[in-house]
Amino acid sequence: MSLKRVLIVNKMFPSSGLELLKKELETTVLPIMDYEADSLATIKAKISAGFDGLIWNTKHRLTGEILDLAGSRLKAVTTNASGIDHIDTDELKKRNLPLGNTPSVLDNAVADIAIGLMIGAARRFKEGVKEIETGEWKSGVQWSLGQDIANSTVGIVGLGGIGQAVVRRLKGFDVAKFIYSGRTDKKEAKDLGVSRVPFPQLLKESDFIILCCPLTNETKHIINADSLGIMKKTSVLVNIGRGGLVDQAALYNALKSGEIFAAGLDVTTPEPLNKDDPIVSLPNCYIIPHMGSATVETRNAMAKISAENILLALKGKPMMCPIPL
Ligand SMILES: O=CC(=O)O
Repeated sequence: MSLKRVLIVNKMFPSSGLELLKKELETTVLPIMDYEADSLATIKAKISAGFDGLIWNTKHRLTGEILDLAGSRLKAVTTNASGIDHIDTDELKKRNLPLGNTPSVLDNAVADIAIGLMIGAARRFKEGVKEIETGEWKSGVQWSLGQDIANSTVGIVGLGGIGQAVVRRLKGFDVAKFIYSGRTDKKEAKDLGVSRVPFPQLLKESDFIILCCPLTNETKHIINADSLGIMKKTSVLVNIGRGGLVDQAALYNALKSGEIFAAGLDVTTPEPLNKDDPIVSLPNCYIIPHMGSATVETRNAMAKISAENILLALKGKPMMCPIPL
């Protein structure tokens, strides 16, 4: 009997997951990266060859058109990511296709990056590094004064696994008060010492705002001209969720005019961000290229879950990390 077939979209899929898949399935790794101009066309051309499982390890949107190209042989789909905002879940549901993702195992790595961005933005790393690189170190002047984390109020937007890991890390930083906003009360909040407040209150009171929520219709542009207008002039915004949580043009204006102090971004719109994008030129916007989960251990753990999601679903069992559709 011939083996079932799985298509892995992205040539960098870690071998930890690939080896698991190879034990039971015929694997095809598409040799593409998202930033290559013809990557989407390559996916569309290849997917119609007939696969039982699909590991969608790309930021391209998984649409009804692509699922049609995949045809009725396809029985299981997983992202190799925690976020599912690039998946047209209605189209999967219509076709009765199960979807999995790789949550939780990346919480610590992403939370580390949030802390890095907080410090980097609040303490003006970008300007400092530039001085070194250009040989213009202005020793002794006061240009570099930043904002303290000690005695601050930290507002977490979305107290899920990542938001909780951020709070746990900040416990050693002498933060005065932790608050969070979100759709529901989180049972972990009490033990962590975080109080739930309405979003406008979080905007008004926080010295640091950390966006840790998924991108949905409700959270799109949750940070916009109005919300930036409520924030403190000294506040620092950190985004480790998705670029679409922020109206980037409004953020540019707020940073340029000094309406807020600084921002640290792991995620932007679009990705990759063009080096000529106006926001890149701002000294108070510290941007890194979506590296939240980028550690060896974390990416290996994610790939193993992706592999298990597909292996289980192709045996008719529930995925290790299923998304209810
Ligand atoms: O951004 C990373 C992820 O969603 O896994």
